[in-house]
Amino acid sequence: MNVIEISHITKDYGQNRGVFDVSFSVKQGEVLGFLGPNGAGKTTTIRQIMGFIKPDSGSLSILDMDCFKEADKIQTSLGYLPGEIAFIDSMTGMEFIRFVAKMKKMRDLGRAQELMKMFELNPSGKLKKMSKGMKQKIGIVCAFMNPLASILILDEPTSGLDPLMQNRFVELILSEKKKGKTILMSSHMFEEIERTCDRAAIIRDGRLVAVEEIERLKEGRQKVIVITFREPAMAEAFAAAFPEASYQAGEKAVTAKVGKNIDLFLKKASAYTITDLDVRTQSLEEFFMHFYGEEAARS
Ligand SMILES: Nc1ncnc2c1ncn2[C@@H]1O[C@H](COP(=O)(O)OP(=O)(O)OP(=O)(O)O)[C@@H](O)[C@H]1O
Repeated sequence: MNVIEISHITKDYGQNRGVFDVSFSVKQGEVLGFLGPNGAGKTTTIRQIMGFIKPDSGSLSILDMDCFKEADKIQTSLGYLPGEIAFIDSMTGMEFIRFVAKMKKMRDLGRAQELMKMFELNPSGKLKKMSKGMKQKIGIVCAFMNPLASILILDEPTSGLDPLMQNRFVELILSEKKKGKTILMSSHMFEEIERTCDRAAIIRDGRLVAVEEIERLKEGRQKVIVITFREPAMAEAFAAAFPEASYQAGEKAVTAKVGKNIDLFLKKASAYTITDLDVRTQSLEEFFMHFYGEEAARS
C-alpha cells in the first residue's frame, strides 16, 4: 500500500527552477531516500508533501488525503524535520520542544527524553546561543518525539551533525523502520542512504531521473580496475584497444571502470605483461554521480 503518493506535480518558479512532472510514491513501512544536487527541487517537493505550498498541477496525497486541502488532518500522523527550522530564538531548547509538543497535543515527553539522551543533547540553553548541530538535534527530537506519528518526512536530517551523531541517526532510522514507520528523507549523504533506505528517488534540475531499489543500485555499480603493465608502451597500446580505459602518457598504469565487459577487459590486458592489478567496487557515491551529471561530479 502506498502511504505517500505524488502524481505528476509541477511547481514552476520560472527560469527552469522548481519541479516538473514529478511522480513517485512511498510504500507503507518503507524508507525512501530523496537525493539530488543543490537546487534540484527536494525541498520544493517536500514542502508540497507537507501542504505548505500548492502544486501548479498534479496531486499529492498521504493516506489518501490531499496534502494541501487536508493538511491539518494529516499533521496528526506526521513527524517533520524541515531543512531550515524556524526557531523562536528567545526560547530555550526545552521550551521549544515543549511548545512543539503542545501544538501536537502531546502530554508524554518520555520519547523526547530518550531522544535527547540518544543524541547527547542538553536543551537547557537559549536557542540563539546554540550551534547548528545542537539546533539540528532539537529538530530531530521534535520530529521523532510523537510515538503516534507513523510517517516521517525529513529534509536533510543529518546536516550539521558530526559523524558520531550521524551514526546515531542511522540507528534511529533503523529502529523506527522496525516499528513499521514510513519514512521519506532527503539527503546528500550517500552512506546514510545506503545504510537506511529501501529505495532512492533521484531528482535533478527539477525532474526525477530515477526511482530504484538500493539493492539494484548496488548491483549496478561497476568495478574500478587499475592495471599496471611492465612498460608505458604496453599501457598505451592496451588503452588504445580498450576505449573505456583512461591513460596518462608515460604512465605504466591504466584505470578503467569495468562492468559486464570484464571478460573482454581481461582478455585484452593479457596480451601484455601485467605487473600489478588493483580492483575495487565503485562507491555508491561514484555511482550516483552518474545520475547527478558531470557538473555536480566536479563541484
Ligand atoms: N519560493 C521560491 N521562489 C522562487 N524560486 C524558488 C522558490 N523556492 C525554491 N526556488 C528555486 O527552486 C529550485 C529548487 O530549490 P529546492 O530548495 O527545492 O532545492 P533542493 O533540492 O532542496 O536543494 P538543496 O539541496 O540546496 O536544499 C532552486 O533553483 C530554487 O532557487
